[in-house]
Amino acid sequence: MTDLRITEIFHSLQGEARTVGVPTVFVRLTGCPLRCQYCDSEYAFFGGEKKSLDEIEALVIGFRCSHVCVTGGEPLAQPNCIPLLERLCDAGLAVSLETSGAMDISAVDTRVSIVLDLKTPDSGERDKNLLSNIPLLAAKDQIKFVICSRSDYEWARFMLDEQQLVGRVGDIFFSPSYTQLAPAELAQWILDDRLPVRFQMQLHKQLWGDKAGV
Ligand SMILES: C[S@@+](CC[C@H](N)C(=O)[O-])C[C@H]1O[C@@H](n2cnc3c(N)ncnc32)[C@H](O)[C@@H]1O
Ligand SMILES: Nc1nc2[nH]cc(C(=O)O)c2c(=O)[nH]1
Ligand code: SF4
Ligand SMILES: [Mg+2]
Repeated sequence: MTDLRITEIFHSLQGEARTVGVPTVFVRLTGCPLRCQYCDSEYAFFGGEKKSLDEIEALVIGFRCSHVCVTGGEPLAQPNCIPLLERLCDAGLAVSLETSGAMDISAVDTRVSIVLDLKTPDSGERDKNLLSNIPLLAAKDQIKFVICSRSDYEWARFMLDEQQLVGRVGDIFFSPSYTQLAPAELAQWILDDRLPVRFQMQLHKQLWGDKAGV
């Protein structure tokens, strides 16, 4: 009943968002209703193994690590993601959730730091953004834009203003789509425009390349 379909559980350095560099356990849930053209986790679209909440909690705790990141696939596409997040918080862990923002976040435990990825036009999935999620975000949460091109950058800059994102969440990240946009170009645009955002590159790919389990 309280099973989830899991692609992988592994221990690594957090490669994205606020706690980058911090040792973290990753729980990658299987399945995603989106198909972002750049997705680096397509291996999580299908397959996986069913595990109970008890099993997942025991595996996570076994790593003896204070931080856990629930990701996917799209974790919120499995309804049992909600009790899983609550369990991990109750276990005293610092919990973050990577989500596309295409699913309603209102039932997510308030102790979780939500990393909401607002899908850009070049992702191919902009129409899936559920903008009703934005007013539900708070200082504990984070917003990410994965930028593929100059036009994506201009769209993200427009969204900062239109959706009044600055001040709504603790951190806003602009991250280049891996191999699709030269990181230094994005860095320069942010500097030129004096944007109040954090530039970020995926640390784990710099360390270990583009592969599963890291
Ligand atoms: C694999 S997704 C899983 C969580 C959720 N489905 C989402 O999209 O946020 C985790 C994060 O990796 C980012 N990502 C995936 N492929 C990427 C790439 N090629 N370059 C940069 N970020 C990427 C996604 O945009 C998302 O922010
Ligand atoms: N090291 C590492 N950090 C990450 N942060 C978010 C990830 C994700 O795939 O959601 C991720 C990942 O796949 N690996
Ligand atoms: S929403 Fe996340 S997991 Fe799904 S295709 Fe996009 S990047 Fe990949
Ligand atoms: Mg990843």
